[in-house]
Amino acid sequence: MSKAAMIGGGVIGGGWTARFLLNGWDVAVFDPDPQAERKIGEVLDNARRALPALYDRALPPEGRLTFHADLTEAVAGSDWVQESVPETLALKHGILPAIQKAAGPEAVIGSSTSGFKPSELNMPGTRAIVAHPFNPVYLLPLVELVGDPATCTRAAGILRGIGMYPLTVRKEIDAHIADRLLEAVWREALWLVKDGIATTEEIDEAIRMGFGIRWAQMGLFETYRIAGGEAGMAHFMAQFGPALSWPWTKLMDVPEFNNDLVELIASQSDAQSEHLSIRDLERLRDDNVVGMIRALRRTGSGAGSVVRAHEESFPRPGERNGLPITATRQVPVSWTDYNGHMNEAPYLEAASLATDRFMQMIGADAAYVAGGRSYFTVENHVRYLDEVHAGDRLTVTTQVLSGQGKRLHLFHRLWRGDDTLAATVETMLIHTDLSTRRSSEPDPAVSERLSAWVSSHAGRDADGAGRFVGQTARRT
Ligand SMILES: NC(=O)C1=CN([C@@H]2O[C@H](COP(=O)(O)OP(=O)(O)OC[C@H]3O[C@@H](n4cnc5c(N)ncnc54)[C@H](O)[C@@H]3O)[C@@H](O)[C@H]2O)C=CC1
Ligand SMILES: C[N+](C)(C)CC(=O)CC(=O)[O-]
Repeated sequence: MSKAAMIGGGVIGGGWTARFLLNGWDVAVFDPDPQAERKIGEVLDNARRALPALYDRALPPEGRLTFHADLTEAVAGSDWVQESVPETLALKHGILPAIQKAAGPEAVIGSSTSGFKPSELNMPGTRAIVAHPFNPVYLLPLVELVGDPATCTRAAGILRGIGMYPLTVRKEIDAHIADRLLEAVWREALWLVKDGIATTEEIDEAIRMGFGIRWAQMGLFETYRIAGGEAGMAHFMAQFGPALSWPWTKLMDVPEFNNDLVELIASQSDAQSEHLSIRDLERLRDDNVVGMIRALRRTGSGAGSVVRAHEESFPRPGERNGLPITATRQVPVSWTDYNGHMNEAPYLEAASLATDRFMQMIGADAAYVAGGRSYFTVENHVRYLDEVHAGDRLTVTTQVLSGQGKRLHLFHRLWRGDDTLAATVETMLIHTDLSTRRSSEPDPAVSERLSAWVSSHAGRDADGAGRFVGQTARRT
């Protein structure tokens, strides 16, 4: 079991804790704040609700979370130590030598710093790299890595293993890459409010109703390429380049950061969002981010491609009661309904994931489909046997009832947790030629694999199979 130590468990340390823990790492936290355990507990509640919803397969079992009053004890035996104390160089200089002393020689020591360079952070003898994440750390994949190349390479491998996207910055600069961009926008926004041009709410609308949506899927340059029309990027540059020297922006000019400015921004922000607590806002943000990343999964764009690649790396589960496990899933809140339990359609979605997996197992995979052959589902019968709730782990097993010729008859069992049969889904599929859209015989290699499953499941009980709607219910 891998272990991570979190030094500082505030907004960012709490997010890192959730990211590692929910990916199966043990996490030890050191934070002198007496409220740290409560705060991290609340962040974890939100993370447990959000992160599994990105995946079509269950994440590994959670690691063990411990809190320590002593930094050395928290760091001991860790493979990764993440410093996330407030953004004050003196504070970081006080902490990093202590981490260095307690950490093993192989441990990656990362700093969450938003702006300091490794050459500023490190004291003689310390070897931290910058590992700068984005809030919420448990959902957003980006981590900017800056520092010793060999350590950054090792760190990148670990981060990919917990579903993140390491971006190694070629050269250390103040504020890395993304915070440079963010700060430019923030500085302009502060000017617009200070000058009475726009309120905080109007600025947020200007972002979220327009370019904010574009940026999640194509970033800046690809978006502008399209904006150049058929003439492309060169035309875009020629058209809008001259504006850069017009007085559109005040980029290098910083509004005086005094109490008046803070009060102006804070009061407008309160008027905009005070009706929701921070945790409510976090949940709203998380639900939206999950929805967007899931949309990006479909096209393999941006953060969606990271989630897909991470999911592909999960080990395949084995068997249950002698049947192959074809799907595992943690039930997301979006699968539940007004009755407070899983709605009817997701039972079928889970079964459909199992069918897709079984197709792969017999060789009717993406390449087979690209070659013009596939199976079409022609009938499903779902029996809802027990309630399932958000956060429950579902495990689906698949039994082949028959599989001769064009017809394939499957029986999925959906298990809640370890031992409750929550549903069965009986599925009939017909092998199809995708060019004629008519039934056809499967390839011999697929038929052969299928026959092996038919033989191995022959004679097994399938209580509930063949049941029709309205038949007197009987528990299996
Ligand atoms: N908040 C944000 O949006 C982002 C912040 N960061 C960076 O992450 C770091 C932490 O920032 P936040 O989490 O926002 O701050 P925060 O104020 O929410 O949390 C800092 C935590 O450090 C703890 N702490 C203070 N002194 C400590 C010590 N000596 N030992 C252990 N813990 C100590 C505090 O009790 C607090 O819980 C900063 O370097 C910041 O630049 C990076 C990305 C985004
Ligand atoms: C405002 N900030 C500089 C702390 C922001 C970051 O560092 C990254 C983020 O999550 O926006």
